[in-house]
Amino acid sequence: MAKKEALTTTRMLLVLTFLISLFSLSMCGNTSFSIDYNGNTFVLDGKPFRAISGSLHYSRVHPYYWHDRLLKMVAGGLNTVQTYVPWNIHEPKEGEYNFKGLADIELFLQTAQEVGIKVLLRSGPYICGEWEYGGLPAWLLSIDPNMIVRTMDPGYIAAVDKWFDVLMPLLKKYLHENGGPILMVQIENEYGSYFACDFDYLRFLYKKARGILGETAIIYTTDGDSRGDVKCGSIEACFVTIDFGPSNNPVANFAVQRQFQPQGPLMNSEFYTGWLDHWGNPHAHTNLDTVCKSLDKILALGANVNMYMYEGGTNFGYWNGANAPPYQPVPTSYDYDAPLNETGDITDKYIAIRQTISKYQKLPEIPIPPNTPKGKYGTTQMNFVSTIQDALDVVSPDKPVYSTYPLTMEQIRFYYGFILYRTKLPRDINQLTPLLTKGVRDRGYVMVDQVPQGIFIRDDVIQVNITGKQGQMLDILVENTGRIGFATLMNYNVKGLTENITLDGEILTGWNIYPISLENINSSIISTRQGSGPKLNNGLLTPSIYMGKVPIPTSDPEPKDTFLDMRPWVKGQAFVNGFNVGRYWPKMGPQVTLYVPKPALVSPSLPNYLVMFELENTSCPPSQPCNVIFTDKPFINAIPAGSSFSVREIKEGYNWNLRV
Ligand SMILES: CCCCNC(=S)N1C[C@H](O)[C@@H](O)[C@@H](O)[C@H]1CO
Repeated sequence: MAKKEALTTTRMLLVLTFLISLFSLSMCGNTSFSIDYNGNTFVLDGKPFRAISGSLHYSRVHPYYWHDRLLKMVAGGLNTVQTYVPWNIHEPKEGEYNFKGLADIELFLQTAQEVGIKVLLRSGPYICGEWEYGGLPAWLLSIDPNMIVRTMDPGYIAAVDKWFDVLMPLLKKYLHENGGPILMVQIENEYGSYFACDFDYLRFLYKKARGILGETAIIYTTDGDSRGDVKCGSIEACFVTIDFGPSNNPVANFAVQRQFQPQGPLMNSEFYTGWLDHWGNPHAHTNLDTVCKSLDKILALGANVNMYMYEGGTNFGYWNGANAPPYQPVPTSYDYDAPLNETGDITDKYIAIRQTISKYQKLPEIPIPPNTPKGKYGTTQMNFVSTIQDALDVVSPDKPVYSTYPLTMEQIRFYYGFILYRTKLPRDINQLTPLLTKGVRDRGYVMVDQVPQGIFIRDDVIQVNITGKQGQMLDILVENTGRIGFATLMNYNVKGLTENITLDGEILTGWNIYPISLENINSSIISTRQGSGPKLNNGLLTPSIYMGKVPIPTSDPEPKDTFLDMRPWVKGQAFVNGFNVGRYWPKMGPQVTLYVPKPALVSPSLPNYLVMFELENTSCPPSQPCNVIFTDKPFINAIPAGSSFSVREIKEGYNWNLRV
């Protein structure tokens, strides 16, 4: 309760501060942000302004830490933060809006105002960013699974029109000219990299935004630094910016911007300080000197620059996106090898970039805020609670959807995480017999009467051989591991079973479909289970729910950030006190530990529950699953050993499947 009251008080103080600043600024009436095309500079309240900015996505950092991170950005020499608006976190179901917690954009803007950092607001509707479906809400696919998003497709544009009617009036309140921190608003994102090149769509977005934001707000676009990209990504009415990573000759990069923006400030909207990860690939790394040398050249040109990312943060819950082809989901950690690491700690790159900036901009005389303390809480004994089937009354309390043939997630209007498809075996299968489908999006765990048979894998494994008796339950638990958020394959994003399942060539019919809401699991489930325990077959355990407690010493005054190291568990989803900390897959790598932010934990005098939904194997006897560890250091750069999907240890010398 105390924390909630503290947040409310903070929130009230922030609103009060914002209103006072609004009043005082409106009294003097000289708040303006504009472009001086002759002087090739931005102008803030009558003075030349050069944005030295960093990307931080509010939906990837717990709101408890927004103030800390924004203050670190100011201390790092930045005057601006750039952030994306993920439409899907704000409108998870059509017409239902969410502006709380990770989606509390107003609190974020008020915090920026209070810290004194300006905002470059990237309004979407599409944002890319390795975020689920590039920020688009999955319910668009319930309207029309064949919808071509990011075009004047009627279903898409009607939804965008309604969303902008909600978002743009909110943004208007926070424009600098109205006393807020927002300097300018970006529409769409790298549209020129998309195949459609639909100028009517860009004009629609511009007209919609202009109509609500007013005549003076600066509306801009961002595209890759090639003529082809900017040609299809920009329109006359918008200020054109480009993005490029470390480069030896930024003059050449900016020459592309000049082809479309002959006058006005030079601006690199995404200067890559690092890069994204995919499960199964090594953690990205960009050399610190390379970043600083290139940043130095950009600043020496007097250009505006936004560092992407300045802090990457975390894809909590099911919010990670994916790229394709081939289909590659991104991990829970969005560390990005950024100046502030995933948990907001200062890195050598932060110090070096700050030093580079100091050559061009006086650093503020404020101390660099300290890193947050980390809890090394040690071992937690995990206890089996229930197989997913024996917990359906909790995780899927409504009647299943019945259908002759399998339906997609979008067809039953359930969009994220897991869905279970169940039918009965039509006859005895005494020999291993092929179960076939190419329509699993993205991983399908096959069981007969809860006995694991194998795993369908999108674009990889389309056959699982099974045995069983007539009438036994054939279950396929499908995991949506994240929708593609970039390029043409964005239009191949329906999830669940998208095609029929055949058994020895015969189409199986008569399916009961269960949407799975793991968020429904709480400590009360422990006492209500009679389940018979998971079954072990082919090295796989029945996907099951396990529970343990975060062993924070009751003597500790309060909890700390910590990292869950669940090795040698294989793959699943973790929740702390109901907070979905994200997907884990240490066997795949490069991410091994999961970041558990302090605000997900409660006072050590109360139990802190860890719930794990393990899909493959706890690597210990089913009756006594392996324990897990809460450590004080992240481990997100294990080197996967390629197609063997196992992880070789590096640095820490920690063997992934042995307990130290
Ligand atoms: C592998 C394809 C990556 C596509 N994304 C690209 S080019 N990027 C540009 C994009 O604007 C940004 O949101 C991020 O998605 C960034 C990569 O981190």
